[in-house]
Amino acid sequence: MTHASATGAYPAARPRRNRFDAFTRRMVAEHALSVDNLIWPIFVCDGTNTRSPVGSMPGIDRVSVDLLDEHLARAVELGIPAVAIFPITPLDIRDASGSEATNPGNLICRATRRIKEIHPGLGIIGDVALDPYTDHGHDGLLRDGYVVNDETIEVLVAQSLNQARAGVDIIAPSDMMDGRIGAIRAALDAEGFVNTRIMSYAAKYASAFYGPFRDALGSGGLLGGDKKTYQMDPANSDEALREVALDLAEGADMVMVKPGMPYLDIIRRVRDRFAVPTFAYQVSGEYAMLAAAFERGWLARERTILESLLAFRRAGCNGVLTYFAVEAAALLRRG
Ligand SMILES: NCC(=O)CCC(=O)O
Ligand SMILES: [Mg+2]
Repeated sequence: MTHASATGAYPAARPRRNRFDAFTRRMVAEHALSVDNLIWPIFVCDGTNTRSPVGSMPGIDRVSVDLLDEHLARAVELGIPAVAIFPITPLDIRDASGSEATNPGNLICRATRRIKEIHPGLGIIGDVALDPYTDHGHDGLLRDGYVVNDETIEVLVAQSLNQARAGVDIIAPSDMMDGRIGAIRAALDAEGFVNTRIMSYAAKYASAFYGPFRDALGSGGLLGGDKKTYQMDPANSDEALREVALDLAEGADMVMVKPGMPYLDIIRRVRDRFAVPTFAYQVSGEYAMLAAAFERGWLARERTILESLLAFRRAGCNGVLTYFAVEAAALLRRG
């Protein structure tokens, strides 16, 4: 095809040339999404042969440990590198100090042992924070209505060791207490878990986008108030860099920004400043927004899922925790 410009009045530099056909677009693409970038958060519940849908997250189920085999089969077959386990602790087991977090027979530990039997090559990320276990829904211990930092860290350390002993590969503290990464690292090393990695939720914001997750865990109704005294203010960006710097200095191997899509600017700043393995969590509210629009036919499901995840790669992420992980992996394989 020829496109003559008789007058020369048109620009010589035409960015559109590199978009002219598919092979050229592939040649000049700066970023790509692969299955290696997808981490799948899963909800594990008590009981046997139990599967229950999360109302505000269409397509997402809570499953009992005995169903993990079939639940994970497709993810493993598609090559998803790791899952992040979140437990649904029955209300009668929750208490003010979140003591179930340190029970060697708790859901995360049982799920981990089961997954290591059936899929030993699948990475396991264990969430460390007390909110799935407390009867008040906060991530730490409450004293006069305030989440106390240093006493909470003692429990988080015990929780981390409990998970490492069960076989969790990557400890992921999501609590936002100051100094917990250093304390957890020291305790893991002292017990010989020198290769147990830490993925720090370093810049976790006090966000409204976690609503459906709290439905999934059953902790939404428990939480009186908010988490603004420990999670970050959405107004802040420089502060995220200070948080990340501290966690890296304390021994974090990987850092996370959360939520994801509304915080791509934070991801880019973290990546530029630190050049360390950086992850983001495309959280439940982001999932719910997209799922609702797909149900209404307002957004095209497949293209939108892949675009939303590619955006994280462009922003500087190594990987994304996403409830779309299995579906996206299948789409990528199909090409
Ligand atoms: N600590 C894990 C979460 O808070 C998950 C949030 C979400 O998916 O909304
Ligand atoms: Mg911090």
